[in-house]
Amino acid sequence: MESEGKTDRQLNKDYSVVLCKNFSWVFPAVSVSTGERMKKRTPSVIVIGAGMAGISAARTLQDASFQVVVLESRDRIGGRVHTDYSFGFPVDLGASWLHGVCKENPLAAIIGRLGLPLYRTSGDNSVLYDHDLESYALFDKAGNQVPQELVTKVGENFEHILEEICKVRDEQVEDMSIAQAFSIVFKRSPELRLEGLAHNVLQWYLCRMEGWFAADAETISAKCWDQEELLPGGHGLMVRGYRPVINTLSKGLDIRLNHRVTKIARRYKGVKVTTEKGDTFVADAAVIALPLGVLKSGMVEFEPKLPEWKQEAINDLGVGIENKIILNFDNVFWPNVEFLGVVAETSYGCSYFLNLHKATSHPVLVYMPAGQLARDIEKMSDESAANFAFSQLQKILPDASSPIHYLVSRWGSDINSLGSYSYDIVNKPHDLYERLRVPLDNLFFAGEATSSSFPGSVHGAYSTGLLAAEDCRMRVLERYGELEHEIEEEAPASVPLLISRM
Ligand SMILES: Cc1cc2nc3c(=O)[nH]c(=O)nc-3n(C[C@H](O)[C@H](O)[C@H](O)COP(=O)(O)OP(=O)(O)OC[C@H]3O[C@@H](n4cnc5c(N)ncnc54)[C@H](O)[C@@H]3O)c2cc1C
Repeated sequence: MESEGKTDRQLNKDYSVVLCKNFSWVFPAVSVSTGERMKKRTPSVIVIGAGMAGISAARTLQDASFQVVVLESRDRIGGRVHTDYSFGFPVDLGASWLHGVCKENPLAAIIGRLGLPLYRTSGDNSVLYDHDLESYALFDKAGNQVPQELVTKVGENFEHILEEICKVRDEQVEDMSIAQAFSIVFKRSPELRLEGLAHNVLQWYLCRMEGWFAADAETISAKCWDQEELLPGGHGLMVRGYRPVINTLSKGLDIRLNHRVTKIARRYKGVKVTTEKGDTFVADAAVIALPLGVLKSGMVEFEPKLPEWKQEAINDLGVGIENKIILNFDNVFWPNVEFLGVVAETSYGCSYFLNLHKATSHPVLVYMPAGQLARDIEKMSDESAANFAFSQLQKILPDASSPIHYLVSRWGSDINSLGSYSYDIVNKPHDLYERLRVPLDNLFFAGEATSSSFPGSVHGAYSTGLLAAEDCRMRVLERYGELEHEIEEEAPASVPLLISRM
């Protein structure tokens, strides 16, 4: 391995010297012969990105006796897991649900061990609904509540349309968007097309589907939309936020905040990583746990360039946008349901609010725009965005009192994420996620977009971190000889997941 023009031998000789002047980190040398040194020295890894995937990879490798340093561009860890405490209680601006509340969920053991309560919003394992139907209250733009029987009936109609979409796509070789598939189904079965208020409710269902993928129906692949694997157990909200999970996993790791990586150079036996400020880090291998949006942007240079098949996977996977506008009120003045929604003529005009009061007892509503609407809202100032969300609420409840505080996320324009999570776009194969995960020599890829089973999820990101760490451990061992310690397996937690529902 070389660094700053030095060979391994030179590096070991003047180890104390190379720690100065921009050369921030290197594996420690030991005073034994070269042959023995290659066997006994501690393998080193640079993990890029301190989101769930990076932290899980770093944790695993450090526990396996690797020397690990994590480089993170932000001034905080967690990435798209971001619990804010400025209201005096935890609120998640990024992920907030555990999808698949069951012991098979790789995060269950940690959540259970920490005794973190979950509030189950749906017992159903649906890809589309993380809420049970009875927990919705929908309103039209004049503030009239939509009768619950109509909500249920249109929900059944929507399911029927989705079944027909599956038939249509199986007949066609070419892929199409969900929006196109809807049109074909309506032509074939005009009775599924609805009118008036029922049509608006149907648009609201479509709006929820778009929220799941953080993208508009015009871009979502009809062939791949349901390829995600579902874990059993339904969907549970992290009542105290996701942050404790990240904190626990990151304990004792060497994480360098404010270290934005700009270049990753792959060498015969090692990796050299350069940051925006010009610091250089050298190690045996690197785990790249950057968001797909960042890889797409080209802000990180690879030397040599990524092979075409890898670059294609980056280009051809979609990154959607979903945001959260969190409104904190003095008191609760809204109906005691988990979800409030406004129905409209188009899915773009529909909106929905998560009622956090149900799960946390705090007077908070979370407005969640996705796709084009989220993109448009990101162009507004925080104040205008909060006013926009409040104006949607006033359509339902004209006498609503103004929020006392608000928080606005901007995942689509943040250069540390450039999007909320990945999804399958039209005409691209689902195996792109796997392609993105395939290692290149001593570069290992992790992150939600490298998980074909659970893309766009925290547990998906966590699993890819574990996979990348294991690949890395095996590959580095092959090249550099035996490790000093074996990985210790952790006993599975016997603590049950705590669920409540009010
Ligand atoms: C609004 C929203 C709601 C969501 N809701 C849920 C949910 O309820 N349940 C669920 O399971 N999932 C949800 N998700 C998805 C989930 O948050 C992500 O899938 C997961 O957190 C991604 O983890 P990651 O480690 O792959 O990426 P990230 O968390 O994005 O981590 C990547 C890290 O890399 C850092 N980075 C970026 N550029 C650089 C650079 N150049 N150099 C160094 N570091 C860099 C970033 O700052 C970040 O810390 C949601 C996401 C969003 C945005």
